[in-house]
Amino acid sequence: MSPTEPSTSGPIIETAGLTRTFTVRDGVRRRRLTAVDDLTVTIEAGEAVGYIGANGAGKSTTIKMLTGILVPTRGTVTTCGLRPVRDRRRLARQVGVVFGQRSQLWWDLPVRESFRILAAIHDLPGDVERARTGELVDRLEMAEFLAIPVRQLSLGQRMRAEIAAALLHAPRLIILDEPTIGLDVLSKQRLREFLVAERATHGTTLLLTTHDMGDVERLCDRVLVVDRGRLAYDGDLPGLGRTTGAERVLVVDLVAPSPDLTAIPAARHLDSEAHGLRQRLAFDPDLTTAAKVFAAVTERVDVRDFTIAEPDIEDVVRRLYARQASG
Ligand SMILES: Nc1ncnc2c1ncn2[C@@H]1O[C@H](COP(=O)(O)OP(=O)(O)OP(=O)(O)O)[C@@H](O)[C@H]1O
Repeated sequence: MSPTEPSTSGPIIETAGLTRTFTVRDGVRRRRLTAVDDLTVTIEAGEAVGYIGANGAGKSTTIKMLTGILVPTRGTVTTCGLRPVRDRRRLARQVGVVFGQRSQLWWDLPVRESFRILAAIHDLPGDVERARTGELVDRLEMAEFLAIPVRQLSLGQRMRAEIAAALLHAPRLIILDEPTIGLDVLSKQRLREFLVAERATHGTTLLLTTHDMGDVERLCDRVLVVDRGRLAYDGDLPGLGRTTGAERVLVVDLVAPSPDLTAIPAARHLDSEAHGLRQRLAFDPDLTTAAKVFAAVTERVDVRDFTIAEPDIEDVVRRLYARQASG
């Protein structure tokens, strides 16, 4: 391998002391704002990592530095063995990015034309293009809207098309910014299933920012929490739950009104509505499971329907920040 070839072994992302500051106006005065502060992190090929934090915590700024859009103020960053700013074009061949409001699609063209143009930009040979487009159209269920101009797509359809566009060249690393935001439950589920399958088939590394705990839970085996630019947590999701004491909530709709379900083992009755027809029970996922709590409920009453409310990410992050502030 020549020294300029991107490395295919070793970590896929490696940062050391990565820092970015901005000068912002504060009335008439100017001050330095540290958006990303001394971030040192290594992500190995094949990992699926959730990058979470409150609004303004520094997630987008980090992604911009990882992909070469923004120059770091200090520290180093290597993505797919390349220096992102210097090697931005070569990096683009290895990374697929779906980022905020930025679209890779041509709004007035049918979806399939955008795919053709992108395949040409990536120099995909005809047979590779056909096979990959076919795979993505199939897995993302896009056949019925391939001929429609992008501007006429629904949000869910457009997100699928954006993801296909970013993945057409089968990148080693996919970076997704809020991939399921605004999608209905079914679209969310399909998109998550697709990402799981893509990773299983191609061994792709996944880095995603999200405010949706369900995304992290279903897609990620590692979570990084950033707080005011600093890395506040690096570990798995159950560990984050343990650290913050985040509870989950089982909501049950009963067939008939019932007294409060206060005696369910390892669960805490939160509240009841409509004479006990709907009840909410909180439980610690470290001490029990949703299935056990549900089974204990069905032993006592007839259940018509149920949902499990996941902890809100902002809540988890708030708890983590509060814990850090107190010691
Ligand atoms: N170009 C810029 N000039 C000045 N300040 C900036 C710039 N870009 C980001 N910032 C500031 O840096 C901080 C981190 O912003 P960033 O967009 O990285 O956060 P984020 O975690 O992605 O937030 P969100 O979840 O809202 O997208 C914020 O205080 C933001 O206002």
